[in-house]
Amino acid sequence: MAVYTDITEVELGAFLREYDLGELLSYKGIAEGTENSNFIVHTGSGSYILTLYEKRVEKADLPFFLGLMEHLAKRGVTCPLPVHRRDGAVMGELAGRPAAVITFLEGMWPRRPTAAHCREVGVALASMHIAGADFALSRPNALSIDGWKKLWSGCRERADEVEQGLEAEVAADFAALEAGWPSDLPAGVIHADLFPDNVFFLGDRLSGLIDFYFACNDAFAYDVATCLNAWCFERDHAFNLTKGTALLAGYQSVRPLSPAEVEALPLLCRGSALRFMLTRLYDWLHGPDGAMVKKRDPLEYVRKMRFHRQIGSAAEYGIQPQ
Ligand SMILES: Nc1ncnc2c1ncn2[C@@H]1O[C@H](COP(=O)(O)OP(=O)(O)O)[C@@H](O)[C@H]1O
Ligand SMILES: N[C@@H](CCOP(=O)(O)O)C(=O)O
Repeated sequence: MAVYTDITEVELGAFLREYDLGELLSYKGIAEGTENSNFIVHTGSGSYILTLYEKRVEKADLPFFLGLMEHLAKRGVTCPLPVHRRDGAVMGELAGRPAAVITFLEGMWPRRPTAAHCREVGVALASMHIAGADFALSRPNALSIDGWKKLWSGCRERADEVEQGLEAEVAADFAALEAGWPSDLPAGVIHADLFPDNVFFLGDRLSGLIDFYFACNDAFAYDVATCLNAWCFERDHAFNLTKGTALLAGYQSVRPLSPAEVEALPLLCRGSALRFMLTRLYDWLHGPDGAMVKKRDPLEYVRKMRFHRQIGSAAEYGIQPQ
């Protein structure tokens, strides 16, 4: 459960008086999530999500994240809407943290994603890429190669505590990724963390996307790579070609990948696996130790890095000729 910063009823009541949401009826910390502190809040006018932004979220980036949700929602991507305060602002401060209230989205994230879920995610990801095209703000990806290096310098010395030989393995990956990382692929606003727990379904239909707090401008195909990693591996760590095929077909039904994007996919998958391995490794070694937070396993992503190293071409992920 991710609640790093707790709040009192009195603090929350005072915070909500800046909004037109009716009286506070109840609130409770949410038993999911990793990065921020989230609460479900019931008021006289309905249910909302209150987020207190923690260490990885820069206050200066909040207008990008919250503005993006409003922009995407207007273009038909179902996602939460930031609630405006009486003074028009979409964020305030609570318990010393930047904080915002967003609308509650119905649905559940899939605990065991199927190929049908993967196809829907591919469609939604491509639709989001297109809908973000005219978003006025931009934000560089703070977790691309330079950001990975900063994380790595904070955990390199202790990497072998987690897995013998990991230090040398990751150093070799850095060298290969830096040498070949593409810089001229089609790019725009990407979600950058579209894992199953950030996609809601009602029955078999995708009902919305949440958690835009890593969103940034980067290569669209990098976002596809992140989804292949997050959605298409089984619990025994095997890549599921049926799911990969479904996700890529869903994506390409809305936005076909260019030959350069297809060619870059194995390296992008490898880079994205390294990125998530590094945030997990960093948190594994340094916290975050919230009262309620489940640490994620870096070794799951070490295995994915190893898988992608031996991939010859994107055909092995299930890409179909267009
Ligand atoms: N708009 C929303 N509607 C309904 N539930 C939400 C919404 N936003 C977040 N949640 C719930 O809170 C959990 C954590 O949210 P998330 O944004 O993923 O947190 P974090 O950024 O800390 O990882 C989600 O798994 C979901 O259960
Ligand atoms: N998806 C990341 C962790 C970020 O957590 P989220 O709850 O914001 O998706 C990972 O699995 O490492």
